[in-house]
Amino acid sequence: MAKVLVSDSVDEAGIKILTQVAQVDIKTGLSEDELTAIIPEYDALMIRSGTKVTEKVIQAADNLKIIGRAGVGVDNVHVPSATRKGIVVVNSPEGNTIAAAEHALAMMLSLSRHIPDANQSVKEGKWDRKSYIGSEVYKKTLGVVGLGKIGSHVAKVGKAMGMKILAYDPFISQERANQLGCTLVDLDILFSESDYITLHIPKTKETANLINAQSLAKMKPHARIINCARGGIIDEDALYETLKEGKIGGAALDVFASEPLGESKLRELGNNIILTPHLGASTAEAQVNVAIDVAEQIRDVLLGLPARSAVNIPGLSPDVMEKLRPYMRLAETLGNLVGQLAGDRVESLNVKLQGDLADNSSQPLVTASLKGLLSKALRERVNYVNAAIEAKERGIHLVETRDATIKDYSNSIYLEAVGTKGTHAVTGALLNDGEIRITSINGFPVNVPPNTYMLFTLHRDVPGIIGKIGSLLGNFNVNIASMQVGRKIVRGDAVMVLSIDDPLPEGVLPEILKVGGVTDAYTVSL
Ligand SMILES: NC(=O)c1ccc[n+]([C@@H]2O[C@H](COP(=O)([O-])OP(=O)(O)OC[C@H]3O[C@@H](n4cnc5c(N)ncnc54)[C@H](O)[C@@H]3O)[C@@H](O)[C@H]2O)c1
Ligand SMILES: O=C(O)CC[C@@H](O)C(=O)O
Repeated sequence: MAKVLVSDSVDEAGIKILTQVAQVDIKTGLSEDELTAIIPEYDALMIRSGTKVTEKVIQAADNLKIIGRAGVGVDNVHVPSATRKGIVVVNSPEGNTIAAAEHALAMMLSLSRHIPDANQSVKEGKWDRKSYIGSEVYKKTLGVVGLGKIGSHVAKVGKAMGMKILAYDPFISQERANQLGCTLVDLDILFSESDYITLHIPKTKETANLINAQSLAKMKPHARIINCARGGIIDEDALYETLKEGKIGGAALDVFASEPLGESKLRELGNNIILTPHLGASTAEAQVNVAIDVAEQIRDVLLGLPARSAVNIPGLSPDVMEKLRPYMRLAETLGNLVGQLAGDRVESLNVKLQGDLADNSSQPLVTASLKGLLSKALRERVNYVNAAIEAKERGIHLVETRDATIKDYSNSIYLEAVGTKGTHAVTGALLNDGEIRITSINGFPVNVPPNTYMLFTLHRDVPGIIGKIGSLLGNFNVNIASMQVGRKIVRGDAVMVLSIDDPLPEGVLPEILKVGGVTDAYTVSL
């Protein structure tokens, strides 16, 4: 039975799903060394933001197939190492959207009405109403940095509260901003014109310290900034100085450059800062949503099915997946075949998607072809996650072409590879019943199903040659299951495709090559 390690606290609803298919161990609070020591035992790892899945952990994870992040941000997972190792990384892109958006809005209202401090003062026995005069958000300007799922919800609610919404997101269309009633502006304008600024962008190389002393200096003196996205997007030292000098109205932070927040000058600030311990996703509803979402994906991957929200392989809608699944098998089989024909050190692969496959949704077929091509060298180490990266690292030049006009079969795939045995090309298609057919070899038309053991010869189309090869195989006790010859012109060059019941015994291939008229011979196992 597969084994799943759950190393952060996740909702029971997720655990229940995992136990349908696996032994589930819950071990939280592990150090990097402790996690590294036990990870080789596990097929899947389920985490929240607490566990750091470092390169070292991934290096040791010899059986791991999937890392499931019960939440959005995967910045606590070393995704490039996971990809290289063929480990799928999945998240729950929407399960906590509302929770995080509502936390940002709660922070905004808490700042505007001094709720944390007023609460504290009442609990201390005071009845001080003068110190906590607030300000309304109605008719104020809210600047939303990142108009994705969370930012959009914040914008909608802000709009409903009567706020004017400015947004900065270089990857969002004007049309989407219009739909949300937001004005798209550049970051400088957003900072200088907003009364409240809220961040909803991922932490990346580009966004690290995006908000720094210069941006903070552009804010209005009473303006407030909220970060419920990721620590490290705001330069904490610059924020501390800005708040200490009273240059802006306040800040509310749910996330920090280093978590858990250790000793920090931010804790020393007064009532112009609100700090929460990364609670954005901490609602009962969100925790159930993300746990179910990620557990279902782990279950599916352990059962050999695709994951719907993989961050390191292209996400496919169920409809597209349904259409492509049989063709993935075809592409992989053809990749494997052309790889074996082309020999070692394949230097290029040309993938041509033909007929109805010639649209962009068929991109995963290119990955499947590469996976098939590399399977001889890498065996089970290559998968849909790392095939492209492995091919690139091996210097395989990939050419993708699409031709909707080729309709010999309504959908077909043509692969051409160049390796130590020269240039070879194969085409394949699916029959109506979903059966794979190899429909050409090196341009010679054939119509054969793939077989575990196959023999291909290139020869002159002259009388007697097929008989000679047949009796030679008989002498070596090789049983022929089927045989087909493909030729373009009578008595020209031809290809013979034989399906055989067992692997070709050693020494047969050189004998076949000695038969007069045979120019080349290949044995392949699919
Ligand atoms: N505090 C929490 O507990 C909590 C909970 C959930 C999500 N989050 C964090 O919130 C953030 C947003 O999540 P989401 O689900 O809305 O993600 P999303 O992918 O839907 O949206 C992110 C948006 O940021 C934009 N963006 C990317 N780079 C940008 C840049 N350099 N400048 C401006 N915009 C940029 C993208 O175009 C996208 O529209 C993530 O960092 C996520 O990890 C935090
Ligand atoms: O796991 C959590 O509680 C935080 C999740 C949140 O930061 C996210 O990116 O989804």
